[in-house]
Amino acid sequence: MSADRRDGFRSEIREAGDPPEATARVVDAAGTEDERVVEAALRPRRLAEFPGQPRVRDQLGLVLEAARRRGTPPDHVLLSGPPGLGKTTLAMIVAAELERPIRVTSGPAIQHAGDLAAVLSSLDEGEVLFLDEIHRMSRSAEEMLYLAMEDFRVDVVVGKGPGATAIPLELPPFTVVGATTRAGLLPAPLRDRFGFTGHLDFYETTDLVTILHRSAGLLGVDADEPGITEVAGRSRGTPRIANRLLRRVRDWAQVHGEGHVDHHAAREALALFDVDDAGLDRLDRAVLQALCRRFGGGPVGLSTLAVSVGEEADTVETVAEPYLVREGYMSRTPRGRAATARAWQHLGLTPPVDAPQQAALPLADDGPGRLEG
Ligand SMILES: Nc1ncnc2c1ncn2[C@@H]1O[C@H](COP(=O)(O)OP(=O)(O)OP(=O)(O)O)[C@@H](O)[C@H]1O
Repeated sequence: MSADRRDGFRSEIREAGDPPEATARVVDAAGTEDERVVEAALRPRRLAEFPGQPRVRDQLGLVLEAARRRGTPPDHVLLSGPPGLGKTTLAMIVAAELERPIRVTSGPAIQHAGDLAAVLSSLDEGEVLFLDEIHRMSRSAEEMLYLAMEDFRVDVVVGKGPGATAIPLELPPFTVVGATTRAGLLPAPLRDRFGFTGHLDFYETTDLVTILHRSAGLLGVDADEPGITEVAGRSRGTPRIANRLLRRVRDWAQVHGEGHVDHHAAREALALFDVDDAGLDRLDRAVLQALCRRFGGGPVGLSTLAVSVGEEADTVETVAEPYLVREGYMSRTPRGRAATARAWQHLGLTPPVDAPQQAALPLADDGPGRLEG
């Protein structure tokens, strides 16, 4: 994620000359460095403790149990889906269920085939290799990985130019768990090496309630059902956001009360952090406001829309748009972005009688695509 997305947004519709505003976004589904420790403490350790994603959980449970009974490593596992839904957590669970160690690395850390060869050649039998952001590995490393996944072998190239020789190196059987937010970006030969693919979807509010009760217990937060439910309903179907909002509500409750997270504390704290009833923040609302108020509901080009909210087109497209489209506030049409009836309703505005009805196009893959500039 770019520093721009992680560090700050100027997320209100502003008039020219207004000073830029830099605040971290509390509903950003991407994790931050600071959150790593608390996130690690909140991860469920075993499949039976993992709420939500029933299909993936049951399928993965079957694959792991069968491998355990056979006494062989399971097929390689690919986990795809938006950030913050539990891919890393599930990778850790795979290793825990197999009672094997896990080695953690990521696509951006493996820029050369040699980096991957070093990791692969040090794996023990049955070890789990977690490759986060696997779609960001270099092409040469990807090619080495195909071979390693299929034949448990790597060819280590020694020397350069015409004198270079490939020395085959046998590897003990191991299991790759790959995670990606953009499964569509993986080349087919790599995708095909995964015997099991699980796609994680946004969580139901009831599952987030379960997750939040568990997190509150682990964090020692005294929270009641209405408080938890309020937080869950504004968490955009994402456990990472739910856990973060819970921590902010806890902060509010500690400063303004006895530390009890109830409905009132949740509403006050989330209002302070600009998260509305639907989980939309200022950037989301600014985009909808611009679409409805300035462009009569659209369609309008992405760049024009972005300029009107004082943001980069990329920020609008990758940060605000996926959730707004998924939740039916906005549609992507061949002629640009358009507000839906739900957007007008959410803003408490009446659409013009001649507002064009735009058919929504699905997002390509599980991430944003670009239809126009
Ligand atoms: N099903 C779940 N139950 C409880 N907590 C969960 C669940 N899924 C995710 N979480 C929590 O949400 C946080 C983020 O999860 P995780 O790091 O596994 O997401 P991710 O999909 O790997 O994200 P990214 O794509 O950014 O790497 C962690 O604190 C984790 O404990």
